[in-house]
Amino acid sequence: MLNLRDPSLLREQCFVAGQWISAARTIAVTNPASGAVVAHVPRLGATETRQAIDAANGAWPAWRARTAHDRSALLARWHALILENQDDLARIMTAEQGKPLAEARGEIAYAASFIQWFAEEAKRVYGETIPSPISTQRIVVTKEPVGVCAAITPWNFPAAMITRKAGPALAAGCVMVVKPASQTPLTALALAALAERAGIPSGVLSVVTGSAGDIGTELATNPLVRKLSFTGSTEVGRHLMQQTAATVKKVSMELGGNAPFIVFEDADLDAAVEGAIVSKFRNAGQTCVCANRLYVHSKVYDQFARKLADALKALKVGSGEEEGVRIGPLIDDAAVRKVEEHLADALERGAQVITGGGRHALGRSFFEPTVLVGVTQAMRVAREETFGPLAPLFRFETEDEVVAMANDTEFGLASYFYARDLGRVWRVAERLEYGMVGVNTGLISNEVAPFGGVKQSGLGREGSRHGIEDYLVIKYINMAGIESPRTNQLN
Ligand SMILES: NC(=O)C1=CN([C@@H]2O[C@H](COP(=O)(O)OP(=O)(O)OC[C@H]3O[C@@H](n4cnc5c(N)ncnc54)[C@H](OP(=O)(O)O)[C@@H]3O)[C@@H](O)[C@H]2O)C=CC1
Ligand SMILES: O=C(O)[C@H](O)CS(=O)(=O)O
Repeated sequence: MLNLRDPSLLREQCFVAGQWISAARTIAVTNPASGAVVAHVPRLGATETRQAIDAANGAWPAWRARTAHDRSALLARWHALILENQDDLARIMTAEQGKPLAEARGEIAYAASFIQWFAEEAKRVYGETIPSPISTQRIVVTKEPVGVCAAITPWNFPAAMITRKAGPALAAGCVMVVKPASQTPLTALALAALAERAGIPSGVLSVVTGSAGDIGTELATNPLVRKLSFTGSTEVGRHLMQQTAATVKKVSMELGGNAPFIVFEDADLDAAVEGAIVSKFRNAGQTCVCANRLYVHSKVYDQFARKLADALKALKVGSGEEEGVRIGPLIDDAAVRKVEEHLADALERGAQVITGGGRHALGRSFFEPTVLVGVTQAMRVAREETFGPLAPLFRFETEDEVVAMANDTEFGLASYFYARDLGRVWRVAERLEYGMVGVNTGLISNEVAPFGGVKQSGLGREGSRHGIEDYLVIKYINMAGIESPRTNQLN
C-alpha cells in the first residue's frame, strides 16, 4: 500500500459521467522499480466511452453558459486542491511511472501551473469588431468553445499532459473525456477526484481507462466529439489523424522528437554540461523534448565528453521513492530494449562507450546513464527517438555543417545550443527548424510559453496564450439593417 495522507486519492474506479464506476475486467498497474502491483483499474471500452461522451455533451450547454469568471473560480479551486495534495499525487505518480519523487513533485507543480494559467486565460477570450465596408452593417467576431473534446495522454508525464489539455478546454467552456496511458492511470484518476471535489460539475470531465484501440476509436470517430488532443508517439498520432478525418475534428498533436543539443567552441562548457544533464536525463531520458543528439565542436569535444561522463557518475540510479535518486527505472522492458538496440547499432558502427553502457546492476528496467563518443549520422540514434538515458556525442567543425545535421530529421519539436557569440546565437536560433529553441539552457518547458513542434512532431501549441485558441472556434456575426430611422415606422 502507498503511504498517502489521503488514501482516497488512490482510485481503482473510472470517473464517467460524474459517477465512479468499476468493471468486471481490470488492468493491473505495476511499479516499474519493483514490479509490484500498485492497483487495478477498470478495463473499459467503447460503451463506457460513449456514455462519457454523451454525458459531456449533456453537460456542455450549462458549462459553456457559465461566465468565464465562474469557470475560472472552479479551475482555481482545482489548482489549489492539486497543490494541497502535491505529496500524495507525487507518491502515486512515482509508484506507477517510476520517476524520482523530487521530479514527480516538480511535475505536479508544473501540471497545476496549467490549471492556474488557464483559470486566468478563461477571462481573456476576446472577440473583435471590424470596420464594415457597408454603412448599414456591423461586423462582430466572437470566440466560442469548440464543444466536446477528447484527450489521449502518455505515461511519461501522467499529470502535466492531462492538465495541459483539460485546463484550456474547461477554461474555454469545453467539456472533456480523457484516456490516460494504461501504465499510468492512477494520477489521472486522482486528478479527476480533485476536480470533483473542486465542484467541477458532473459530466464536464471524465476519465476512462482500458483498451486503447476501443476507447481511442470511439473518441476519434464519435460525431459528438469535435476535437481530439493527443500526446504520444508520432505513429499513433498519424493513426488518430486518419481516424478523426471522417468527422473533420480539430486536432492537436504533440508527438515524437529528436532534439539536437549543440555545443559550440565558444560555449560555457560547465553550463553546457549542466544543461545536457537536465535535457538528456530528466525522467531518465523519457521526454519528447530530451536531447537526442549531442553535437560538440571538435575544439571542445574531448573536454566536454570528459566533463559530462564525470557529472553522470555522480547521479544516483535507483527506485524513485529512495532519497537522493536522480535516475529512476524506464517505464518497461520494451523501453530498455529500444535503448539497447540503439546502443548496439552505434557500437557496431564504430562508436565507443565512455561511461555506462548497459542494464544497471539493480536489474528490471534500470539502465546505466551512458555516454557514447564517435557517433555519426549513419547510426540509428541520429534518426530515431531513443527515449532513454543514452547520450550520443557527434563531432562537428562548422556552423553550417552542424545546422544541416541538426535539421536532417522529420521531427521538429525541441532544439538546444550553447554559444556566446551574439551573431551566432541569432543565426542558429533562426536556422533551426524546430518549434522550440533553448539557447544556453536545457530546460524550456513552462506554462507561459507555446509548447509544440513543426514537421512530424505535431500540430498546435499547448500552454501560453495560444493554448486556449485550440479549444475555440471563431464566429463572424454580420449585423445588417442598421439604416437611418424610416419615415414610415414598421410598428
Ligand atoms: N511526444 C511525447 O511526449 C511522447 C512520445 N512518445 C514516443 O512514443 C514511443 C512509444 O511510447 P508509448 O507510450 O507507447 O506511446 P503511444 O503513442 O503508444 O501511447 C500514448 C497514448 O496513446 C494511446 N494509444 C496507443 N495506441 C492507440 C491507438 N491505436 N488509438 C488510440 N490511442 C492509442 C496509449 O494508450 P495505452 O497506454 O493504453 O496503450 C497512450 O494513452 C516512445 O518511445 C516515444 O518515442 C511516447 C510518449 C510521449
Ligand atoms: O511529452 C513530454 O515529454 C513533455 O511534454 C515534456 S515537458 O513538457 O515536461 O517538457
